[in-house]
Amino acid sequence: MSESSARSQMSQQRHGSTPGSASDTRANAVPAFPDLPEATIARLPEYLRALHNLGESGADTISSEGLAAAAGVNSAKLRKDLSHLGSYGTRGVGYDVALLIEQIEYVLGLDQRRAVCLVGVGNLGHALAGYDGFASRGFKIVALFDADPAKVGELIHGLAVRHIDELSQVAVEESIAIGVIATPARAAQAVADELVAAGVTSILNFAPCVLSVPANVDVRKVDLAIELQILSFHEHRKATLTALPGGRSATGAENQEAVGS
Ligand SMILES: NC(=O)c1ccc[n+]([C@@H]2O[C@H](COP(=O)([O-])OP(=O)(O)OC[C@H]3O[C@@H](n4cnc5c(N)ncnc54)[C@H](O)[C@@H]3O)[C@@H](O)[C@H]2O)c1
Repeated sequence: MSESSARSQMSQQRHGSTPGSASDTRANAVPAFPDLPEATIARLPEYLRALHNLGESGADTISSEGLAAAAGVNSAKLRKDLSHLGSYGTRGVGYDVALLIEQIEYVLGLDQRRAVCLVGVGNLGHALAGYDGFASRGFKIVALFDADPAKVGELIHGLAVRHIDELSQVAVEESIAIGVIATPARAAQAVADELVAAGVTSILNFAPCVLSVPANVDVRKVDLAIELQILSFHEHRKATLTALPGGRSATGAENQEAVGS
């Protein structure tokens, strides 16, 4: 698809003349890109961040190699990912930065601001509640909850902590789409159940445990300890390879693959 027809398709989708537009009801809405691979979805935010940086530095177009380097992935993988969006760039020119930002934001649903609540306002919750990066990327924390009566009423960046018992009422009032769990692991499943009962269908879980949720609920887990364990594996592997006769070490190509996979 050419850049101009991609632009026209996006315009049609936004103005409601194709399935998946804002005028569709939830029941008959068809996702714009139903077959997008999960690995591609996971890389789109990386491309978006790189594109915003390029746009801010004044670039109007970018080659696939340039964008791949800025996003830290390999360029063949990037071209394949973007082809799923119908974006192929223009030979000799590259990708239109502004258009590609618009396309990726559309696919990720970032053209709507999504209300987020945070449950568990301890050490981690305080840091997350104060993180400016959510708002600048289209997410607004609209409510903070905790079970500790001593924390209820505390003001964090202008938002008062509410008791967890208010969750179901506030979730409806604020149209909360995403719940962030930052409670101890022992409380996380009960909190997830309360979020689900309140109609929240996306959960970001920081607690180190596996959550059981209905099929229509998406859960993403963030665990820095797991990331450190993966890095520990690579350290172990490098040390083992270096100790082998001939002292082979990990190559740049292997490292690139690890980042872009
Ligand atoms: N994912 C990561 O990389 C990462 C990093 C640090 C901590 N953590 C995890 O994040 C969680 C929070 O860590 P922390 O250091 O902030 O702990 P913390 O003890 O300082 O804070 C936890 C908060 O949750 C509240 N809470 C407990 N039960 C609750 C419930 N049922 N409903 C609502 N609130 C409840 C507590 O009152 C407290 O304010 C832990 O599970 C920890 O293991 C994850």
